[in-house]
Amino acid sequence: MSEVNAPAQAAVLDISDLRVAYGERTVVDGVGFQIHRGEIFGLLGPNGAGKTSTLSAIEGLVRPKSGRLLVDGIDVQRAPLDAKARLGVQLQSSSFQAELTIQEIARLYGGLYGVKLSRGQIRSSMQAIGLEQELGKRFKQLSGGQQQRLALFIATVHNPLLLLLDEPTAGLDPQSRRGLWRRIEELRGEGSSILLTTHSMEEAQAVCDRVAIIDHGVLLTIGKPSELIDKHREDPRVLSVAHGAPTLEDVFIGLTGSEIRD
Ligand SMILES: Nc1ncnc2c1ncn2[C@@H]1O[C@H](COP(=O)(O)OP(=O)(O)OP(=O)(O)O)[C@@H](O)[C@H]1O
Repeated sequence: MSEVNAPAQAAVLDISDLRVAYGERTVVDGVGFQIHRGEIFGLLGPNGAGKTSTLSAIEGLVRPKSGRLLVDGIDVQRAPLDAKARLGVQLQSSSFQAELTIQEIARLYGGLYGVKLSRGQIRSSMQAIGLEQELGKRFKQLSGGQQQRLALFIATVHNPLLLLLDEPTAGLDPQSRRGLWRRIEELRGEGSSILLTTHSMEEAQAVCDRVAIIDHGVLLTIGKPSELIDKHREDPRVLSVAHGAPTLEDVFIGLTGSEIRD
């Protein structure tokens, strides 16, 4: 069977024993997990834990030292173009050309993804994300929340099977954050799977079906947020940081430690 004709039941993302190193330093050390169709999966970890490096390996931006990465059953290293065609990516700080207008950006990036958008389609898409009044505005004139919404639209213009979002709500106000959660849930409803990173335990609990906590490149635990609380509630490290009934944040701090990371 060719890699492109992967079995229908394949996980949307299947990572096993992933190792990423920069020079001599291993920053992702044997990570493995699967994401299923229509699932929102959160990758949690302190600064420097290896979250972005894991995403970069899936995106084909860094070459793993070892391990296997399958997107929809397609090996990212053996068939990178086929794998990438199934991905939508929003990097940690998405920036577009400052002088281009929303309309120009939508046309340009739609074209790069092979999606031709008419003026009417752009208008109705922008209406759906509350940017219809801003069509003629330049990227640099948009607020942070507006820029994030546009970046998410561009990342999903080709209806990707798997959407990778690196801290998509960092720096947003509560209204914009809720708006983005809603949009992410809509995308799940439309059949996409989503892998996101976040430092917000509230966000992880609100939108993620399952989460994994990683630290020093190692996956420490994985499951539904409520399952992780149940599983680790008696752990002395968790109890020692909990104020009352353990929360997901207590589990996170208990497993990853209280010291501040660089
Ligand atoms: N291009 C690079 N070259 C060398 N070291 C790197 C590179 N990118 C990341 N690192 C290092 O790899 C480690 C993991 O970084 P990574 O960005 O994957 O962590 P992260 O979990 O995404 O952190 P954050 O929450 O701060 O974004 C860090 O120590 C970082 O300094």
